[in-house]
Amino acid sequence: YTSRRKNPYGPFPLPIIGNLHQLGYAVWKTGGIVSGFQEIRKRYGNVFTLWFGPLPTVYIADYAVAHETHVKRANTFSARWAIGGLNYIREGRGIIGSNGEFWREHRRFALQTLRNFGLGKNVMEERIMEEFYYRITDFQSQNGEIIVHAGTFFDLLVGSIINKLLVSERFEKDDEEFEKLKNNLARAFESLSIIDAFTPLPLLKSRFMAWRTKKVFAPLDFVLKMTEKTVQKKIAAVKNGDVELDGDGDDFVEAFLIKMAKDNKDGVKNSSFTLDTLTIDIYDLWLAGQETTSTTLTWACACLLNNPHVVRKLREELLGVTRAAGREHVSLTDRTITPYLNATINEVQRISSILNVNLFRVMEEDTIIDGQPISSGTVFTTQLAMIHTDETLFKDHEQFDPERFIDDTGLEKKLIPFGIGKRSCPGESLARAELYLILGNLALKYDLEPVGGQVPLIKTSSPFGLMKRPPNYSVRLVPVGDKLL
Ligand code: HEM
Repeated sequence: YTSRRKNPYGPFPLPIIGNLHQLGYAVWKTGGIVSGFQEIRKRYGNVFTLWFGPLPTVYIADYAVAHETHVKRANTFSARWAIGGLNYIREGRGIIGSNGEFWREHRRFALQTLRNFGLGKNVMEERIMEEFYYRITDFQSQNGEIIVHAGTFFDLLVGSIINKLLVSERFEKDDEEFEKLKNNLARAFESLSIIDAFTPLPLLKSRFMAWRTKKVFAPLDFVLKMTEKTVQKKIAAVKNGDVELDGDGDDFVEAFLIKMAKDNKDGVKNSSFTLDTLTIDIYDLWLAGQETTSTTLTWACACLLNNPHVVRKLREELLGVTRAAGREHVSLTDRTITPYLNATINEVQRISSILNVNLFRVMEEDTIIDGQPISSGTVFTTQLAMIHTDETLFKDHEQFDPERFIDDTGLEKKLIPFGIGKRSCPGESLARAELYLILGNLALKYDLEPVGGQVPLIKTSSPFGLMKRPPNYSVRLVPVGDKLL
């Protein structure tokens, strides 16, 4: 009773199980995690507490409250909560699960390095377009016509873009290691649940939990081993002189090795930039950057297949812009003059809201949220998917309607697929560049046709998972030809 008074209002918890029974019922009744949370919100308001056993967790389901807390009082709301599954492999390293000075240094370094890729001759755009054309040609030459399994196509495309930026390597279609990597990732994402996030690390690592951790974390261990192998290969290439380190470096690993050498030269004591932390940084960037972007693109393609009129409108806008510039492809420099493409990407990110449950943070001091107390040590998160399905902001939220962002230009601010505040996504610039160039150029150059005459519904295959997985489908890309370009 005393603890309940120190945190926002919520359903009455039972000893040992807390609110698991009420949450379980709401999720079962409504058919999904996000709709289950919405059910609880209807009764308890925009900020509510749910007890996971003895642990209170607070959910922010309103944009104005998220802004007031995460932006206006950013320092109070920026610590990551990572005592459970999130730190099973990381153990306080990397960017996603770390805190304090280590987190600040590694996040700043990642942001700076990604920003450098987008400056000057824009390595980011160059590599995205190079991979886009490579992948299209690759699928075309193998099949005669371009029929792609959407998930596989975007996995390979996004995987290769991020790998090129991290270690200057691309994945190939018949690459067995990539196949294994993807299968392991899919297994991990399918079996990872909110309970794993909340089980304390010592318990997760104990033999009592071996039956569970083997299933959930062995695939992630595999991903880590592959990351280690790739990083080692790159280091060997630097050592034997095949790769020369100069300037800011050609990829993330090179930039990191340059930073390590600089810290060493400057006599920095106990620098946090070591070969061990390099591997975990790469693991984090790969894990956070691959599945999220590929999943969003697979959703995007499903939205376009369901709405051919949007493709027509996009093409009209993009033809005008590229013709005026005398170019054959959409470029990042067009972003300010393509309102319809921008609106379409916004709507894709809104309707797909790929995280059913956002990453958790922890309060480091007692404070007030939306007039209610919240105590130090309480775990909380801003539920992005709840904000994106808030009827008061996004009317008819189940409809895919890019025009909503054209009719109301202020709406874009309330769309926060990359999170909000100091822990928001550092890969946002890269992800935005990928979505813009890939979707823009697909819509400009190809008609999208469903294979087998069936258009996939915008329905998730994992309403109870942490991630909202897209439908499984194939698509035919029909070139619109030179007459239009
Ligand atoms: C469409 C694609 C993406 C989406 C929707 C997305 C979304 C998010 C969200 C919601 C968070 C959590 C923010 C919070 O704590 O509130 C996050 C964190 C993070 N993302 Fe992304 N992300 C995407 C792509 C990427 C890419 C391409 C990278 C890297 C290259 C990346 C790296 C990270 C990292 C390292 C974090 C942890 C940040 C921290 O704790 O300080 N993400 N992302």
